[in-house]
Amino acid sequence: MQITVLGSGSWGSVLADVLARNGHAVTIYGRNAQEINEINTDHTNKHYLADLHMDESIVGTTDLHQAVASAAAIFFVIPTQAIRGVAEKVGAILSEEGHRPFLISAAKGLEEGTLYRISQILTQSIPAPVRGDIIVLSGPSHAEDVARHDITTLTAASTNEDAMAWVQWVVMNDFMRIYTSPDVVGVELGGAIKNVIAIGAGAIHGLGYGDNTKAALMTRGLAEMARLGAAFGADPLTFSGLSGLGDLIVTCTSTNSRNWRCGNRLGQGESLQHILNTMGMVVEGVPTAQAVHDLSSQAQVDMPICEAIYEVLYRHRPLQDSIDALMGRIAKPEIDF
Ligand SMILES: NC(=O)C1=CN([C@@H]2O[C@H](COP(=O)(O)OP(=O)(O)OC[C@H]3O[C@@H](n4cnc5c(N)ncnc54)[C@H](O)[C@@H]3O)[C@@H](O)[C@H]2O)C=CC1
Ligand SMILES: O=C(CO)COP(=O)(O)O
Repeated sequence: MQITVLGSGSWGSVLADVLARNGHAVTIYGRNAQEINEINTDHTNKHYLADLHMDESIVGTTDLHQAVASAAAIFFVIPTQAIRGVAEKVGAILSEEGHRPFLISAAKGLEEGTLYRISQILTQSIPAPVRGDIIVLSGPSHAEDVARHDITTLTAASTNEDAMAWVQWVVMNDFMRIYTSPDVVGVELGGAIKNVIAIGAGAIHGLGYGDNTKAALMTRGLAEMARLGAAFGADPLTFSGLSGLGDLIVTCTSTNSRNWRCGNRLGQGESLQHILNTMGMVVEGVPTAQAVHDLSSQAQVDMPICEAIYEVLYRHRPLQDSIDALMGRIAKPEIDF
């Protein structure tokens, strides 16, 4: 099975490695020639994953046409804000070649401005005759842990059962277990919003708050995710699954999380701009905080924690002031759908 992974960063490199070790012919596409050269010659990608030795059968390329022209499946593993641009080029190449691969989104976020989920971006950018089934792959899966074959579980969501079964077939092995879900909206919203909450989890840690506060933030953050999801037709139970609660746990509690680390540094007093300039990897929760702010305002869904994080990131509101305001809100029942 010829599989292409678009994105040669942390997650793209590890997914490519898993797929290659599962016996598939894998091409990885990246925009950085030096990185691709390192993958082809040394079978490493040290900027992102110091200890990963990638399967030597993986072919790296900076040529998008070469990468997608004969792929039976294309994994999108680039930052959300870059997906539309790449997907439009992929759509043009597939139209030229006239074939229709599976399209898998392994990224997590919402597009700023349009507020679209990634499956929506792919639907809009790739013409119907060459658009294979879209599958969303999401769940608790830090690249660093998958790289050392830590046991990892993910959810594959699609409206097509055969497409989900196909993803199970290509990704599953003795350390990767894939469950399926028909709830594409819920799986995508969970994966996107948990990154915003994880910035908050890092921030309270950086400020010196303890485990009670972290549990409060995660649990009430989960309620916000489910509330927004329900407004867009998602099953609230999806948020108790791997792509919701599962990913929220891993992202809010692991120092591997770039979102958590961004929040932690904010809590310690660094400026957002400096953090983003020096992270060297994507922090998806930052643009997604803006999108969640816009989406929840439009849908009139109350998301006070996400809103507080948005105000810290985009309105320069001091963190402590935001926390005090959250704690000063009117008393409420816990279940408030
Ligand atoms: N790192 C992780 O543990 C996981 C990441 N994800 C998601 O996967 C997506 C990608 O994240 P990472 O690989 O971690 O990011 P990263 O920051 O490690 O790497 C991003 C890669 O995308 C490339 N890129 C950016 N714009 C591009 C463009 N226009 N064309 C081609 N390549 C482009 C960069 O050069 C870089 O190679 C994000 O949405 C993230 O939330 C999902 C699960 C786990
Ligand atoms: O989605 C992830 C783990 O499941 C990665 O989270 P970060 O982008 O915060 O590192």
